[in-house]
Amino acid sequence: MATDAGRLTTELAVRVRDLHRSFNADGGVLNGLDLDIAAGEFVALIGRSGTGKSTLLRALAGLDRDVAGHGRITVPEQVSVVFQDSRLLPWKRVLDNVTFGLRGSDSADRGRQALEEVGLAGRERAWPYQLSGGEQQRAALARSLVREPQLLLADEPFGALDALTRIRMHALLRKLCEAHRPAVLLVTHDVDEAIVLADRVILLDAGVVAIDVRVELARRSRSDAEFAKLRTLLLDKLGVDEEARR
Ligand SMILES: Nc1ncnc2c1ncn2[C@@H]1O[C@H](COP(=O)(O)OP(=O)(O)OP(=O)(O)O)[C@@H](O)[C@H]1O
Repeated sequence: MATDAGRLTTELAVRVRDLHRSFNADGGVLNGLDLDIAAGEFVALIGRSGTGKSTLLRALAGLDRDVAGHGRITVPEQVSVVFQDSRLLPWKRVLDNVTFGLRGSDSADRGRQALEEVGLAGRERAWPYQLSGGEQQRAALARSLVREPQLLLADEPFGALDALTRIRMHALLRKLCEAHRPAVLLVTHDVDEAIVLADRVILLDAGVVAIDVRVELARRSRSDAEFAKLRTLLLDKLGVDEEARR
């Protein structure tokens, strides 16, 4: 974090202090977690299954009412969430899904523009079932970004997509983030996806941040030596053995 004579110069989008969360008496899922995300910063969150990634995301999204009193969480006013499934309303057309709950006489125009940005121009009147999985996630991104969130929370948004569609979605998400500059917290199981997309990768273990690395790669290419180094560091910590790394 940039500091100037001890003064915080970077505006924060997320500030979490000493966050605890448990679901039973066996022990905590989150155990005193601290996390800062700067405005406009793209953070990928990885960790073994069951380490509390979704629990943290739900807490930040305000979806976990019981987390109150278990730590301090500060998030911006405008927060959008995307999940692995698009959660489009099946009885509403694509444009109406994107503008659902928006106020203002220009909401349809804003919705159309968002659909154009995600490559769905011309599909405004389609029903969700008429879209492919990738297109549904594009619509979900449009629905999130039309609200101009200061924070975008994404829980495995590309987890159900095929490899080629994922690569296209990576390019799209980076483009959208460069245009709109929300802070992003992206939960992913895919270490390569984390390195390709994020400014910073955080690895959660035992309910706290175990690794917090900045991604400083000029080219985000898998053939880059720095890419390989970072990948090895993260896979080692995740306990993925050599054989499984191809
Ligand atoms: N509402 C709940 N009630 C009871 N236990 C829960 C609840 N939500 C999460 N848990 C438990 O908390 C732990 C962490 O779950 P969480 O979904 O946050 O993990 P995760 O890191 O996102 O896992 P995955 O990578 O598999 O999605 C798990 O053991 C899970 O069973």
